Amino acid sequence: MSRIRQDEVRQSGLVEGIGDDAALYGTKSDYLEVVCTDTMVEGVHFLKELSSPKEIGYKGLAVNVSDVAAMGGVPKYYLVAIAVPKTWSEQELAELYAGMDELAEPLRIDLIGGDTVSTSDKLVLTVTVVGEVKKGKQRLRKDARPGDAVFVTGTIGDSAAGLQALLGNLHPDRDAASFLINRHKRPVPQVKAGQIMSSADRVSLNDISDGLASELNEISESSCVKIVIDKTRLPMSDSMKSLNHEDAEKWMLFGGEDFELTGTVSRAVFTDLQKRCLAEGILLTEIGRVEEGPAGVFFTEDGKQTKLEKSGYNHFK
Ligand SMILES: Nc1ncnc2c1ncn2[C@@H]1O[C@H](COP(=O)(O)OP(=O)(O)O)[C@@H](O)[C@H]1O
Ligand SMILES: Cc1ncc(C[n+]2csc(CCOP(=O)(O)OP(=O)(O)O)c2C)c(N)n1
Ligand SMILES: [Mg+2]
Ligand SMILES: [Mg+2]
Ligand SMILES: [Mg+2]
Repeated sequence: MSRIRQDEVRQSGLVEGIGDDAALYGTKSDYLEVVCTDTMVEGVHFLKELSSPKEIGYKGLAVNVSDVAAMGGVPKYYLVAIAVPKTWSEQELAELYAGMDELAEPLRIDLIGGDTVSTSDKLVLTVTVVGEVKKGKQRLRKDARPGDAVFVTGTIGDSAAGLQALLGNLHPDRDAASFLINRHKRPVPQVKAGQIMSSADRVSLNDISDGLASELNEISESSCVKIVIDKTRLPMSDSMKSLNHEDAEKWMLFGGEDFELTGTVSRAVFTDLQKRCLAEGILLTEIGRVEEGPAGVFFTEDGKQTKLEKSGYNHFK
């Protein structure tokens, strides 16, 4: 435990961190607590041969911080429950925690607890993140309204292409390979963009873990609105463009693990949010519009609308 314990306290609200039966922290009355948990499983979310312990740790925390960002929240604390195969060395485990701290340190997030058990087979890493959002500023999937612009941050599809490069199914040039694989292994959770979205009166928001099509369908269903996107406007990275690959569109729509944010906001506010994102070096692209229901996501092609199915990553297929 002494190896895992941070040597500094980052959050002033922390009362007891690692060391007792449970952690204690104080809360502010004008804020809501944001809590989420996501698990990464060896063989499902990563392969031990292709990712270092540091990369596995980093991503395990990043995917959770991404969910807090997608609520408009700021992450503050995290807990780590880990089942470690006997083949893992203590050094590798320490590196996994160092990977998490690479993200936690600059974001000033404190590790406040967790659980460690051994397992005979695959590594399972469950991270829980606690954050806060000012009351009324939470960003929900159910807040899309007809007339809204649909947006996405950054570029999409890179992670899926990076995974294919990692698996040896794709052979980009060296620069593109390193960019795409990095996007897969080290997604940057969009906390700053989430904060900018949180400053507006109303924004619907979701992070992209299962794929843009899946996340937009969630917004559409939660808000009971129709979403129509323009596939030609989907933001593509230069590396993805350089591949000129026939699967690029599939990766952008259904690949997942982009950990960018997608959502909707009134047209009147979109341009201001876009400017504020740009000032922070964040690309914000309008990719479609919201219309009156029934729910469903569509794209226009050759003048007609086609349904964009919810297909994306599915753990049970
Ligand atoms: N096994 C579970 N038990 C309880 N709630 C769950 C379980 N799995 C998922 N959820 C909840 O279902 C919702 C959607 O989960 P998920 O699709 O994993 O979200 P995300 O893609 O944002 O990580 C969340 O509110 C999550 O907390
Ligand atoms: C070895 C390997 N195969 C496939 C994938 C792709 N993949 C695994 S899980 C996933 C979807 C996101 O994971 P999930 O647990 O559904 O995240 P959540 O929606 O809960 O945030 C994707 C695209 C991968 N990352 N690694
Ligand atoms: Mg989840
Ligand atoms: Mg999410
Ligand atoms: Mg998630």
